[in-house]
Amino acid sequence: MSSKEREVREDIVRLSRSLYQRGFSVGSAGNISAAVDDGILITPTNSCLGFLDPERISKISHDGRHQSGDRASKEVFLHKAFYETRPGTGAVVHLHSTFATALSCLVDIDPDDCVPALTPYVVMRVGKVKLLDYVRPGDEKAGDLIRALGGKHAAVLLANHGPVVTGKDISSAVYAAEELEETAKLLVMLRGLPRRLLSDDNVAELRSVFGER
Ligand SMILES: O=C(O)[C@@H](O)C(=O)COP(=O)(O)O
Ligand SMILES: [Zn+2]
Repeated sequence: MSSKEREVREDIVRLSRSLYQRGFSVGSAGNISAAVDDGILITPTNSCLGFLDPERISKISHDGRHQSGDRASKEVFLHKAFYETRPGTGAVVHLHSTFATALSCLVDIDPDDCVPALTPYVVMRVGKVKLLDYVRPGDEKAGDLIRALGGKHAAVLLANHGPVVTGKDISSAVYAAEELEETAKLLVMLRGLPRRLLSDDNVAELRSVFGER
C-alpha cells in the first residue's frame, strides 16, 4: 500500500470519528469515501463512523469490484456516480445529520435549490443543492439519479434520507457537509420568520471571486 493511501485511510478514520463525536452521525448511519490512485476507499457497510479501523476500510476498483477490506457500504453506487460525473471529486460524505435530513423531509422546499443562499459560506463551500427523489437506501437507482445531474452539483439532499456532499479531498468534503448541516439548522430555525437571503448579485460576486461549487 502506498504511503499516500495509508494517509488517506488515516484521514477517513480521524474525520469520521470527529463527525461522530460531534453528533453529525449516530449509530451506523452515513458513509464516507475517498479516491486513491488505483480505486476508491469507502467505509464498510454497517460500520460506525466513530470506530473505524483503517485496515478494514473497503477498497473497490474504479469499475466497482471489491479489492480488499470489509464489505463496502451499500451506497457504493451513489459514491461511484459522483466520481464518474464530477471531475475533481476526491471524496464523498453521506450523513443523516439532523437538520439537513429535516430539510429533506419538508414538502415545500425548492427541489432545484433546497438550501437557499442564507450566508456567503454556504455558497462558497456547498453551492446549489439539488433534492433527489426518494429511493431505498442501497438502491442502484441512486447512482442513476446522480449521473442525471451531469456533475453540476457538489451536494444533494436525498429525500427523506439525508445529505451527500463532495469535495476535492476528504477534509473539503467533510467541511462542506458541516457547513450544509449548520445552514440547514439556520433555515429550520428561521422558518416562519421574514428572513433575508443573499441577492443574486451577492451570489454572483461570491462565485466570481471564490469559484463555483
Ligand atoms: O441509510 C442507509 O441505510 C445508508 O445510506 C447509510 O447511511 C448506511 O449504510 P451503510 O454505509 O451500508 O452502512
Ligand atoms: Zn443513509
